[in-house]
Amino acid sequence: MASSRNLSRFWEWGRKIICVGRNYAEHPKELKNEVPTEPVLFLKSPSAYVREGAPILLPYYTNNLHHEVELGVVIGKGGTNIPQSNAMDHVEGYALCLDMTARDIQDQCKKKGLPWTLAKAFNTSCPVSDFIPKETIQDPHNVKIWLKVNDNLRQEGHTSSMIFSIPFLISYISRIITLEEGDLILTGTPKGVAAVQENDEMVAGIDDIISMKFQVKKQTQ
Ligand SMILES: O=C([O-])CC(=O)C(=O)O
Ligand SMILES: [Mg+2]
Repeated sequence: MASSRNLSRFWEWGRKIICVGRNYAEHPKELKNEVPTEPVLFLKSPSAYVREGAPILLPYYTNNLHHEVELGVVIGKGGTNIPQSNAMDHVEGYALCLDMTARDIQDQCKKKGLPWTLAKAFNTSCPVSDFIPKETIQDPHNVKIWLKVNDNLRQEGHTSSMIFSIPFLISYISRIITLEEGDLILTGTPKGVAAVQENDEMVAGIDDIISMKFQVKKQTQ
């Protein structure tokens, strides 16, 4: 569905980043978390966006920054209580995303029953690729997402393994949080998450449709 404004630079709109956790069964298993029966949701701040050419900054309070490669869905037409049957009409396109996660902080938050904000929503925690128009990906549940660190393959997953489909997620989320033009939904990561260090180089892609490269840098105070 065509939007009234150009979404090709959706990250400049300052809209919501809604993240789905544990959406590939193998990932909660590797972290010894339960495989969910309902989507796990959390948010990132729009200041989490970072684009190729700028570094991903290691937050000063973590010793275990993890990469999570994910397919992002860019919302073109907003809505509340969107039925699954026409959920895909609300999609403008896609983006490859990383859900950078301070895993040590997330573990502490889980133990204390605290929210994940420090672990998930810090500045530069959401690197994004160029916008991918909807027509470029015929079936978003039939692509491979992958990530290499310093040329070593760390993550490779097929979106057919998602527990909750994109139409289901759009419908589910929109009953809780109204979706707006320019919002981004991160659909969860496959297995293989692991730590990155200062100066590591990450290259990630969706099949051979798109790829992006980011370097990790220490935050300078
Ligand atoms: O941090 C986690 O384990 C949850 C998450 O974001 C994911 O599964 O993509
Ligand atoms: Mg994630």
